Amino acid sequence: MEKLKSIIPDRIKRTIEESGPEDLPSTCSTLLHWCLQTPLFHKILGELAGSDTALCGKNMEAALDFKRQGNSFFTKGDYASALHFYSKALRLAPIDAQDMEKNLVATLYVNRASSLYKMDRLVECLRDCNRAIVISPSYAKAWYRRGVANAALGNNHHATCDLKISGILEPSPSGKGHVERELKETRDKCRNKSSSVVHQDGRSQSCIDEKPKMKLNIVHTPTKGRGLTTEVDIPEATLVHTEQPYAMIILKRFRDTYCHYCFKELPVDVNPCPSCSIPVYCSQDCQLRAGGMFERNIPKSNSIHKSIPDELQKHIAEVIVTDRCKLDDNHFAEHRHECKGVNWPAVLPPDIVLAGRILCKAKHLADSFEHQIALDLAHNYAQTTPEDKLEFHIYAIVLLSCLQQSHDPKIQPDGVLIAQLVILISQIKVNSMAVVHMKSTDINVAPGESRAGGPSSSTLEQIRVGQAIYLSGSLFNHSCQPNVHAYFISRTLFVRSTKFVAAGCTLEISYGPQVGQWDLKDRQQRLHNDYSFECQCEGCVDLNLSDLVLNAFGCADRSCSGVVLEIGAAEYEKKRLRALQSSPNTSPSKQLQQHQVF
Ligand SMILES: C[S@@+](CC[C@H](N)C(=O)[O-])C[C@H]1O[C@@H](n2cnc3c(N)ncnc32)[C@H](O)[C@@H]1O
Repeated sequence: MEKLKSIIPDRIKRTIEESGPEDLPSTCSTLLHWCLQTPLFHKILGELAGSDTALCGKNMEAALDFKRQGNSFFTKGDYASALHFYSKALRLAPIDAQDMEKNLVATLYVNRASSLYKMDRLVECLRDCNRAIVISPSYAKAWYRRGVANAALGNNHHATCDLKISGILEPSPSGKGHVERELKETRDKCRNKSSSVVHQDGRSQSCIDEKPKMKLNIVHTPTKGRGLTTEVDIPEATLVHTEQPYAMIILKRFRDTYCHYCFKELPVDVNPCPSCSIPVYCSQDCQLRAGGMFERNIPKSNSIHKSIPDELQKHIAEVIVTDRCKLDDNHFAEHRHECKGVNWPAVLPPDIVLAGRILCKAKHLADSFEHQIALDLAHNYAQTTPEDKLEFHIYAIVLLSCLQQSHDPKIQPDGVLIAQLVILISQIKVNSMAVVHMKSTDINVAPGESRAGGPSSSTLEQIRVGQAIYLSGSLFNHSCQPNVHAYFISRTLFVRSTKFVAAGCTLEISYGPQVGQWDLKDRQQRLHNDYSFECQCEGCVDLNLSDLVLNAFGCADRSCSGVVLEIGAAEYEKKRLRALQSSPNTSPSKQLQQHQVF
């Protein structure tokens, strides 16, 4: 992309770098025209969206190779390494591939289930058995492994059903004998113990049902544009807002460790996308919600084996059906348009792939691209740096061309559509939220689990896992002295007050920098670089002691409570103080005595 940027003629670069939002249709069509006549652009497009260079697709040979490595570690008793290689193989195995007359993916799930069983990860083992059964309901080994895992968990009734089914489906006499022995053992245990069912999910569901009890109003402020308030007083620690994202994307460095849909840490039994090799999910549920190109048919349980009695057919049907989630008609599967094994979703920066998700969702909801991708969000295109303007133009053209080539030939990149996308990209820069999750670094806690009483705060670390657009959440303005705090549980945004907020006051989160943690100049610089605005919050407009203290040391005269500032900082603060004293709006309580400060 840098190479392409470097050969754009200077006159086109200049008009783009000096453009305002009103010039966009013309600057976009000029750049598009130039791109279409430039061989390097077509070469880049071929690499990003062409099927012959696709590296993100499934790969049977590589999957078989990883499977062999997994088998070799299993035989040696190194079950953790076996699990690792089976997971790698699952990511690459084509969903309908056959290996030794069996479905390769189902075989890999059963092999991984066996490793999990050996590692005493019984709940995960059960989940892998279910995945194998959904793909191949007549797979005797999957029922057998499910049976022994259920027996070990004390789910005796389920174990008996599983093993009976396995015994009927098992073709070899020695295999049948093996299953019979296991079944007898389970029956004996059943006689001695009462049965209890361990839930197969096995992962605690976070309590995210709390709903805010107040309505937020949009108000227009003179210095910050739109903002949010309420008509009631808000006590400290009150939930003021919750919201699901319009679109969301995982950051590249967390692709192998966090679920690409719900952003939770991945369990050991990861679920890969059935149709390409990039996304991995924590569960079947998340994988189905994110969506791939592949649509699975639900197998009919009574088509499996004629001699299976009715009560076992019912058991099979239950196993197959509990594995699927219900999606409502309006649900947008955000990975679907990216799932062709082509390279662009893996290679382009996350905010550009996020723009693609927004674009496709807008089309999904409105069934047309035109005039629909304009979200009602602030953008600062006019204040954007010249380099960013050029970059937004190039990425908008590249993204639309990739979508046209790999997803929908009906998409016609033209000046107007590209201009909308440029604005959307600059809206993402200004409005997207960094999705931060807390990670326990306590080595005794397995991923996705928490210790009784929760890990101590000293072992918690903030991880920026993804980026998301929340349509209402993006109306919260920034303050370096915020009164509300935003946090995330899975995909849901929660906003909670951090102090008492009187009715009518604007609710403001911190976009990052805060008084007391960052010095004034650094805060302003950061906000300017990341969001292209000059901060007008109270913490920046009024003088506050902690800004001074961060850059100061105590006066040598013990009787003086003042502080000494480095000369540059002192001049800067003096200027601010003079501006403040001449401003009629300054609250007297905020004015500091000059002799005290300097
Ligand atoms: C996420 S949006 C917030 C909603 C926005 N005010 C609107 O009208 O849609 C971020 C933009 O709001 C404005 N903004 C937010 N906080 C601000 C602040 N403390 N000082 C100045 N402008 C601010 C800036 O234009 C910034 O780019």
